[in-house]
Amino acid sequence: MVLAELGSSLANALTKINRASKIDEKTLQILISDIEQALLSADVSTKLVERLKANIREKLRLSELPAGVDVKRVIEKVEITNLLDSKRKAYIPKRGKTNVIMFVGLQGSGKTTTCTKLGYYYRVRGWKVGLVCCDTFRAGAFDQLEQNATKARINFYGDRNEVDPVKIALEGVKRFKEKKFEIIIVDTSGRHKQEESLFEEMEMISHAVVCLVYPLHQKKKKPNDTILVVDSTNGQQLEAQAEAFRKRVDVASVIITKLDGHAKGGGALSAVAVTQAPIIFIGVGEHINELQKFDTQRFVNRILGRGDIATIVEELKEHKLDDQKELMEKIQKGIFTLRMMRDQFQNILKIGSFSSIMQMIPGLNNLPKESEDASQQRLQNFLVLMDSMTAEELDGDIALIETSPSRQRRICRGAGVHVNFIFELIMVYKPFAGFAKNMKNMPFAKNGEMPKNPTQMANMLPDSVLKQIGGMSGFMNLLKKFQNADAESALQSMQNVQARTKGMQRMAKAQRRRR
Ligand SMILES: Nc1nc2c(ncn2[C@@H]2O[C@H](COP(=O)(O)OP(=O)(O)OP(=O)(O)O)[C@@H](O)[C@H]2O)c(=O)[nH]1
Repeated sequence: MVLAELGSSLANALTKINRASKIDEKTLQILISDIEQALLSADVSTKLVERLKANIREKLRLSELPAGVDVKRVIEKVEITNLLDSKRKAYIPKRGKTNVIMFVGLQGSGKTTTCTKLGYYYRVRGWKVGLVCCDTFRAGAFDQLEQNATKARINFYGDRNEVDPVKIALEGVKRFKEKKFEIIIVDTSGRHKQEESLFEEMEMISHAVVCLVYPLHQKKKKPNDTILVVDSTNGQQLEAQAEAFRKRVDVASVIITKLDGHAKGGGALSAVAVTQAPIIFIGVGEHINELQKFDTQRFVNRILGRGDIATIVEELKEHKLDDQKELMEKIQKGIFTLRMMRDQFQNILKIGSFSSIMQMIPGLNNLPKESEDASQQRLQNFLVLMDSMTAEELDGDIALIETSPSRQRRICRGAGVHVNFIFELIMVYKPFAGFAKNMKNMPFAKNGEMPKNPTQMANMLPDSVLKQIGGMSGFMNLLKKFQNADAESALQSMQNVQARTKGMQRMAKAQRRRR
């Protein structure tokens, strides 16, 4: 995601403060112009950048600043978070009630795809979801939504022969409401540009839906949530588009799509600032599960390279992957089979794409795009390979495959991949299996937690990793920081270790070259 690049430019600008021995007018000026540069090159609108600069100046009047104020924190916490934060709270659907969510946006912004993604998001969390296709403008919209809905196992309503979107909205919402559906998503038409007829149609659908949802005496004039879908690749134009929608419908939330591509993303942020509506999700791919919940503070952490462990933990919980008792019990007995590895890889893909998980892990979120894609592809190749194995191979000793070229050929033929992949898979599998073997005989707490004895934990790490951490004393230090919940400082130590290792590698390379 290119927003990550914006994050690293901002983070670079901010680290200059760390290096500066004292913050004076000159340092502050350099910092502000670095931030301005980073934002403008990410397509954030000039108006917004000017506002941000003025705010920083206002908050950081150096002559009036009390001693001990952390300038970096002020900029990070207040200004960068403010850039993304809206004054309005996101709508939270209510269980057991009818929640009507209407989608609006320009043609091709990703509305239809996102309707299904959002429906799927709620369905897998146990909500009763219905999709209504009111897009009578684009010929293929009905089929697209119907196919997507079928794939996602979501109920769908549309009428191929009806040309009036308002009638479809009325009928669809009425039917789903009668059947006590909790989330009713209404997809509306998009146009090439903001046209009067599009806005009139949107308003009419909105009113029609409202008549059904609310009793007559209530004077509500809008669906529960009206989501504006904006395509991050539209850059600077997004601000004007968002403004046009805001004037005509009550945009209550925003979803930014296609943040997985080469979009600079800053334009989308500017659009959000115009609507003053919160970003609730971001689209990070074409697949149904490639929709991520958006939380401003976590996102700021992520773009500034600090990772977002909280989201991973939440995702694990939501997919009920946090309680893997059976897996832990087997590992404690020293068992780790290819089937277990396959299940874990599938779990990774359940949470999202490999790259989206990487984005959330501190230290790994600035990996170059190519290596993320390559890792995702590798993971998928491994899954196909394991899918073409027999139960005996999945549950038995790896030697069964390792010592049999005919098995290796059969598996790779079945998976349609080059035979080299099976060796790669074995190489990936062996350290996991070795790790499980080391875990055997470890005294565990009753609930299957990690060993309590730090020496035993350190012994489970490969020598090279332990060395990088700074040996046993470095490991103890790190552990202490984690125990004190000082994750940020622990992370800093790990990053220092990484930097030191890189430095040592560079020196060794230079020495080799000199020799
Ligand atoms: N890479 C990527 N592609 C996306 C994302 N969201 C949607 N798309 C793609 O964007 C294209 C347009 O998406 P649609 O959902 O058809 O757009 P729409 O806004 O409904 O278009 P209209 O129905 O014509 O108004 C499709 O090829 C989608 O697969 C995303 O988050 N990432």
